[in-house]
Amino acid sequence: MLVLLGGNHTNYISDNTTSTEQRGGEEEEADSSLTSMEKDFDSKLHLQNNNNNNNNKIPVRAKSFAFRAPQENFTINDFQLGKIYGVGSYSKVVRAKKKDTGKVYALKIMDKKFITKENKTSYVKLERVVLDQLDHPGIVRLFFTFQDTFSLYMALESCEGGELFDQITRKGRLSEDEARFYAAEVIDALEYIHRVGLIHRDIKPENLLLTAEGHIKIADFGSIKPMKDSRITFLPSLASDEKACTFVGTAAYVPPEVLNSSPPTFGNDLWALGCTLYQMLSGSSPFKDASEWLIFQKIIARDLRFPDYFSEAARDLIDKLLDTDPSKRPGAGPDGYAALKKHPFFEHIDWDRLRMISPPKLALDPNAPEADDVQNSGWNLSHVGDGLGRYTDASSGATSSSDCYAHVTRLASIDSFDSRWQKFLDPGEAIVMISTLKKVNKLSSKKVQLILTDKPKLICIDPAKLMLKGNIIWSDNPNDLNIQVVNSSHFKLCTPKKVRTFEDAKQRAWQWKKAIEGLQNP
Ligand SMILES: Nc1ncnc2c1ncn2[C@@H]1O[C@H](COP(=O)(O)OP(=O)(O)OP(=O)(O)O)[C@@H](O)[C@H]1O
Repeated sequence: MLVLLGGNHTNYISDNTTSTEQRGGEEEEADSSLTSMEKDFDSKLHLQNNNNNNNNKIPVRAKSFAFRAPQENFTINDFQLGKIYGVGSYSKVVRAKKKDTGKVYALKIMDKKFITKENKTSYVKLERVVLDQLDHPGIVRLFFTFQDTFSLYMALESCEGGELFDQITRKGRLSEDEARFYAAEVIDALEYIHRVGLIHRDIKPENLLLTAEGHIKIADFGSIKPMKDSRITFLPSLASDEKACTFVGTAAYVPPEVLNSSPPTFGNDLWALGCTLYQMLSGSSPFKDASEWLIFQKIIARDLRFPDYFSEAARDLIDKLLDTDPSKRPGAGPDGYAALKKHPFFEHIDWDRLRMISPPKLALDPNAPEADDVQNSGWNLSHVGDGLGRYTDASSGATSSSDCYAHVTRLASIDSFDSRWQKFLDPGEAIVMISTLKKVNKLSSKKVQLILTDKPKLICIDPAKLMLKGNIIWSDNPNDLNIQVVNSSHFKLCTPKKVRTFEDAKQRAWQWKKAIEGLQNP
């Protein structure tokens, strides 16, 4: 997720250098943020008309309200933890089976101290409050929350089919029938989201999850923006939260009007839908380049090219969704979603029976650990929970240089907004490029975080354990450090003693080459 804003980072820097006692205070702040929010909600608002307020399942803004997903007194020991589904910028999501009921959830685990330090409290609260009120088969459901001294937990509907992004990567690209099905399910859920007065603001293949059968569920509601007449109930402090005014999203899917600081509209999500459909059909996003800045230039210039194999209908739909005027995008005009649904690309889609249609066959990951396989998931209980140790200590070893952090914010790719990596840097050292990659060995592959800094330094981190896995000895001499691009998603780092092969699902192999060679020949 991309968040471009000024002040918060400066605040963060001073947080980063606080004493242990002060940090204890922050923990309490995070601790109280959700608890007080829930208490606030419960005390200010009473359960009213909860059974009969939504015939068509659209929440009605009511004076009285209570959380549908309760805050439980569970502990992490009530769950059997399985594989890690993914790591977000401020959370880990793990498959968790409730021991007494056998029910499986995707448990989103957030470190309180980290959330406070990173100013992510508003994201967490927003996601909690919004997910609680949304009720649509195409949206990930929140069942309950709980917390302990160190962590906040959200028990989400488990999407065992993984991300749409992985389907695109594994299949190379999707057929028009496959893309049509997924796009239709996204549109169905997006129509609901817009009808209740929310803009998602981070629609992309990574946030479109799949059930075990292969149906779409939209996830990640930390960036949503409520419109004035939203039917979702917000706490006053949330509705006017400063985050609502910040620039959020992901570089490649950001519409031009957002780059021009126009206020958010539903059209923002329709642009991102157009980019996502393009990516499904071609294997990569329509606006790509070596840096975010260059991507933004392409978006502003609407530098859009279609591969020959796109059908006329697909080309026309994407072209219309990527209209520079957000109000002209189908779905944003006066006849609402009808314009989008009746586009020739969706000619044979039965919109009323979408969820009854058999989804495309999922391409499975041959290296994936078994769902309940804790051993090979990189997970262990010492990562979470009261008295069990911490999985994140963003403060330890973190640089104290405010210049450094500002520098990181400017230079690095989106991931480096995450200060977990700061502890691997020296004071004043800045990240130039960072990606979650697969390090491919002969018989297996392992997820690593590859970080290139301006020192220059190239290191591999285990992103689950937050441990240094390797330091690739830097040399300006290409005979001693050489990067060979195999294709857009694979590259080799060659040193005299070792050749390491990496797979970048986001196809940034050429970007890695450019970044490394740029530092070898400044
Ligand atoms: N309900 C779920 N079921 C299965 N996997 C999930 C679920 N929710 C999230 N995930 C996986 O966990 C990963 C991390 O999710 P999370 O919501 O913490 O962050 P994110 O949306 O990826 O990142 P960010 O917070 O940086 O936007 C996701 O990319 C996704 O692959």
